[in-house]
Amino acid sequence: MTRSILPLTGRSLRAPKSSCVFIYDDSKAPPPPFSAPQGLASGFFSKPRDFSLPNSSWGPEMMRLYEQYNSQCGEETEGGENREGPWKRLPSYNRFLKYATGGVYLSRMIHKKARLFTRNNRDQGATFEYVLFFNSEEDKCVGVFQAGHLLEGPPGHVHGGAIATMIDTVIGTHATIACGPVLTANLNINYRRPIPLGNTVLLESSVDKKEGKKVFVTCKMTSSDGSKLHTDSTALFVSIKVSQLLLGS
Ligand SMILES: CCCCCCCC(=O)SCCNC(=O)CCNC(=O)[C@H](O)C(C)(C)COP(=O)(O)OP(=O)(O)OC[C@H]1O[C@@H](n2cnc3c(N)ncnc32)[C@H](O)[C@@H]1OP(=O)(O)O
Repeated sequence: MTRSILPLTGRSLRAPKSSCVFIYDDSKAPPPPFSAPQGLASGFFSKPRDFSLPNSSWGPEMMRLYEQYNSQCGEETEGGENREGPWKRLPSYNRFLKYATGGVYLSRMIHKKARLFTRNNRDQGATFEYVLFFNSEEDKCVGVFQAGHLLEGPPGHVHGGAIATMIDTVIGTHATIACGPVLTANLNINYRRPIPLGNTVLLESSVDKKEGKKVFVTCKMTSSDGSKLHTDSTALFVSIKVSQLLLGS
């Protein structure tokens, strides 16, 4: 079962070969403060952009890995049947609060200009380009990241903080799927080999154990062909109540 940082229900956004971690159900959202005539609503409320889909900045290695996992994802056939596949692509939005049930109103009240750190740059390819896939049978999460030129740390190479962000994104998503809303309590990273800017890397995470509120996750980051190890890391996530987070307690 997929779970989210907010209490979400219902059908997922339609996208090819995908399933949602953060599910948006407009049919269960509170009514808008005004009534739009039938048929006009879709014109007023544009569909959110799913950043996990390919764009023109994705290089050949990014596309190759995307195709590799996406071709193993379940999908709805043209006949309307669901074809099973071991992997699911996880859609990604620049403010998931907005796309949760009722979240559109909360998103206006809580820092309405806030945007997800990894999805806040309109210049495609400049920062984080990525897509995550989840395999529920094997309980594995993978992230395919292409590191843009604005992530520079050492000349020509990716900043260590940006690398930590990539890891936190993959393992944070994995921990959320495993346990519901969580926060990173501890993240240990061994940086083994620098990542040249523009390169595509592959991150693979696994949940090691769950102990009460705690979930322990490990993650390995390699070059796109798996031949070079860039980082290995371990992390602890702790379950939280979303209400505490939203109320700031
Ligand atoms: C879709 C994109 C996904 C991206 C995911 C991104 C995730 C993030 O970046 S989250 C942001 C960064 N993290 C934070 O800001 C967290 C800040 N810290 C906190 O809010 C709290 O300290 C928090 C929630 C981690 C733990 O607080 P609390 O819920 O009170 O837990 P608490 O009861 O003290 O501890 C629970 C258990 O965890 C252990 N624990 C807590 N923190 C740590 C730690 N840093 N190291 C080791 N153990 C710890 C405790 O010892 C305790 O263990 P036990 O149950 O065995 O006694």
